[in-house]
Amino acid sequence: MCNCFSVSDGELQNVGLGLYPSMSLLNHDCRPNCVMMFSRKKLELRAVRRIQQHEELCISYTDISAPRVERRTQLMEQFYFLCQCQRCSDDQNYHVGRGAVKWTIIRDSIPHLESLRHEEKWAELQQVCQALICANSPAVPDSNVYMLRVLDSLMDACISLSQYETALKYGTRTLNAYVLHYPDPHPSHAVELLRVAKLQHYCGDVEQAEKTFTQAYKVMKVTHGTDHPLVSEVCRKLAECQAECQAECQAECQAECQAERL
Ligand SMILES: C[S@@+](CC[C@H](N)C(=O)[O-])C[C@H]1O[C@@H](n2cnc3c(N)ncnc32)[C@H](O)[C@@H]1O
Repeated sequence: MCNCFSVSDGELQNVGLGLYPSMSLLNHDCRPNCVMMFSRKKLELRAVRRIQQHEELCISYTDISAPRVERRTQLMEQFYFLCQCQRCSDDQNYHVGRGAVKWTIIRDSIPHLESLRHEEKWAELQQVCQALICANSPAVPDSNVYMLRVLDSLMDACISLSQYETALKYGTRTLNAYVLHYPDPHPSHAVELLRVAKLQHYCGDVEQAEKTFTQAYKVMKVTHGTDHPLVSEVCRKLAECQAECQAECQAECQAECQAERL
């Protein structure tokens, strides 16, 4: 690592760090303190946690939810280095958990799921995912990273097949796992919360949708920034939910008053 960026002007917290002269000079870390995000036509570097003066700014070149062996293999193959970041040194096996025999079956089926998704064979993807979940859950927990990928693929398939209630059932199961695999604010977590919140709203659970949109907003204002179009969408949906909840509340009050008068 010859070049690196660091913060030279005090601590930064949850701010857009702006456009660096050359973002391609940023090094990798499996628990990065920054993310890169397109906001309209601008590529922004955003801090995802407090950064101390002179601390190096890092992004992740790989999917941080992947287990260490996968991350390291990809980094070696694509960027020719063995990652020795703090996280790689003290990684726990929480990505996969126990029940190795079971989860390896799921892991080995991921490339097939990805090709079905790529070819938009939604009915087949749904069938394969449901069979995998039926055969392996709860022995393999939802927090297992491969189970999480199956749940996500199944949610995609159900949405594409317009089966929104079923999509919500599986989407809800992913949320705790996202918190585990993305301990800092992360764009993937933000988008997952938004997807689940939209499903909750569509399926009529307005109160829960309001909570999930709020969670999405909290993550997204860090990862995307308040000027980002997706954040405007979350704010719009949140306002819709709040108005619907208020209207529902008023209707209930009116009904109660009427009942008392009778
Ligand atoms: C996009 S460049 C990053 C900037 C590079 N450090 C430089 O000085 O030009 C990617 C290369 O930086 C090196 N690199 C980035 N992160 C690293 C890390 N965590 N450990 C070791 N080498 C790393 C690898 O050689 C990788 O192929």
